[in-house]
Amino acid sequence: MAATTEPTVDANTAGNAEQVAKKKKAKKVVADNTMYQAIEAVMPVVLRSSHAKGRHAVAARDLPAGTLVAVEGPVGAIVRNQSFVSLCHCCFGSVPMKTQTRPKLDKDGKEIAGQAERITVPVSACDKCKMAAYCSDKCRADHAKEHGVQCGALAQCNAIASTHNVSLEDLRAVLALLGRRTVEGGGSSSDVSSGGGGEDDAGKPAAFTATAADAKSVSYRRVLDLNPNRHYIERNAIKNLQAALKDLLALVPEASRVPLSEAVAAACIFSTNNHPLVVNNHHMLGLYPFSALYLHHSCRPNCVFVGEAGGVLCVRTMRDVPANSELTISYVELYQPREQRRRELLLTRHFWCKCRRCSTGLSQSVDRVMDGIQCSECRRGVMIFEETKEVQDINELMTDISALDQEIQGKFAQCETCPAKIEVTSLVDVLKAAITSYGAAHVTMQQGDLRRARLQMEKFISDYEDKNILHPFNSYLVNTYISLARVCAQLEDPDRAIRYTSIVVERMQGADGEAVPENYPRLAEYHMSLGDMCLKQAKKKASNHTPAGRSVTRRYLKEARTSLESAYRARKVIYGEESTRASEAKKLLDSAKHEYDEFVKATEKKKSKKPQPQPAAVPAAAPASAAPAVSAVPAAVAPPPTTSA
Ligand SMILES: C[S@@+](CC[C@H](N)C(=O)[O-])C[C@H]1O[C@@H](n2cnc3c(N)ncnc32)[C@H](O)[C@@H]1O
Repeated sequence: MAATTEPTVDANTAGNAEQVAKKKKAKKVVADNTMYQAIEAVMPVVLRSSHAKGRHAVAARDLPAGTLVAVEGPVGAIVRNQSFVSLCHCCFGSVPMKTQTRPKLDKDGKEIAGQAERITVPVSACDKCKMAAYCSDKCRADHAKEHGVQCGALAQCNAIASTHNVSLEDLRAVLALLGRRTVEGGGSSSDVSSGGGGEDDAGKPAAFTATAADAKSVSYRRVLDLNPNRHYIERNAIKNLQAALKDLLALVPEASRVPLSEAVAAACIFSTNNHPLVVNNHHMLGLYPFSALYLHHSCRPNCVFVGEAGGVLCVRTMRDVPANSELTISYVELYQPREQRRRELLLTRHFWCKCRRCSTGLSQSVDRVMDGIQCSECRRGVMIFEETKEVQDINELMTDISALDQEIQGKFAQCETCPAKIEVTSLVDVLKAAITSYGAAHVTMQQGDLRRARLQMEKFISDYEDKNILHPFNSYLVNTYISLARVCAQLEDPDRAIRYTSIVVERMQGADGEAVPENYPRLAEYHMSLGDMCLKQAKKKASNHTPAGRSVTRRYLKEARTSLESAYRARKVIYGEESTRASEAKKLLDSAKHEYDEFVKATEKKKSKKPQPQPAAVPAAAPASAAPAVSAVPAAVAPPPTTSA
């Protein structure tokens, strides 16, 4: 179904009798909302269900940006691989570490007599598997029953995942769901396959949690309501999953096992519907049934979700949302070309995106510039190739990539501003060459050769941006600036890091907010780091009392203030006014304001002591050698494209 931000029309308000009759008939088969109706009492949302969209949620009234529309605990959640020992497997809080002395081991894992080593370990962990980490012994005890289901299998997950070529996290997710089902008193598998984990809450509406405290009250039975989108999962992947889960179930206590088909369904449901959260800078994945069922994906979303303590999912509006508009979130990074977003959604979420942004003709959408190649004749417009074919069968996509190449043979792309045409295959060749050199620079960066990576990236920009080959908003260029900023910061060249970050911010904000929303989390982070870097540089440069030095300091302070104002505004909307992230931004902003006021005062004091200088004696801008202009954009940058809403 398509997800749009249009107001939803209620079935009963429609026109003639025939239509009403049709809709009444249709009502028999659309899913009802009774299970989740409780949310309407605590959140400003109305639940709807229609043929076109299935279950979805709309704004109950006009909602200003930053309004909380859902707070939900996970029915099953896992700590992600990279945070495995940093996040508590019970409460998803941070795990304090302690140091311990243990006998030193040789390369075969045998103790070396008389030798010891000091290691850092979580304050509490399962005594048996030694894998599950906890923030306290209390959490370990609270999790004992749930973990008991997983304990024997957890250590084998890695081996099973690599033997059968499946995702380790998918296996751990199934274990977590089985743990939850067992704790809830999950009965025999026939109870489960008829719709739920335990008999105690059969038919009871899903508890909707309005606070983090009772977030854990969502039942396992809600998991099986979710769409596995199995038809979009490659056949081989399903076969591998079946083999892996068969091995895994054999390691689970018998009373907690479910039939293989249910375990496969649970794995598909988890990978299709999970929400990745970052809690205290650590990563987890959770299954949040209400949000997974009611909040569709849109590449121009009006809501954003974030993780809070306890693995609680909070969804807030990220812009003003009129009453009756559908509430949507994004499951993918938005500053990507349309095809890339769609393929990512297909591979990870198992659906072909039909949101309004993806369904709008390319020439009318900001997406035309996301992987835009400039016209080689007029150098003003990008080349447009409108055709995008919906991928109907993921199996075909995986087995016959060459079919895509064949489809573009003999087809032409047209310049958006002049009559020039070019064969799509030539366009693809340009893009492939760009991707190759982009990839090479990034491999160098990953290998840690930062100086060479910087040279390669700067060459990429001079080859593809300065020569007007790629559109300035092309995501490969913007991603290169992002990496360049990071590399320059690591090479302790803050002036350049600032310059590149300000280009990133400028490009992401370009296109009138059509590429990413104003209060987009990643954009907020670039604003924050730009503000932080500018403030630090301004403080460093403050000792330079030459006119040029003062001009640079002033400019950095101004940029710090503007960037931090944006970061603060966005963080309040995304994380809530009272959040630590919002107060962090506010603190830095106050400090930038203070520095700026002090700077202005000191400058004025100086001026009043001296006779007024002739205006011509003060250079208008710092020479490039002293420091780059903070918001300077390379000369070759074309004017931002005009966008259609
Ligand atoms: C939010 S649930 C929808 C549940 C559905 N409303 C129901 O009543 O069963 C998420 C699923 O909706 C579909 N979906 C969400 N956003 C979509 C989009 N932008 N384009 C196409 N399908 C989408 C996908 O199948 C996805 O797995």
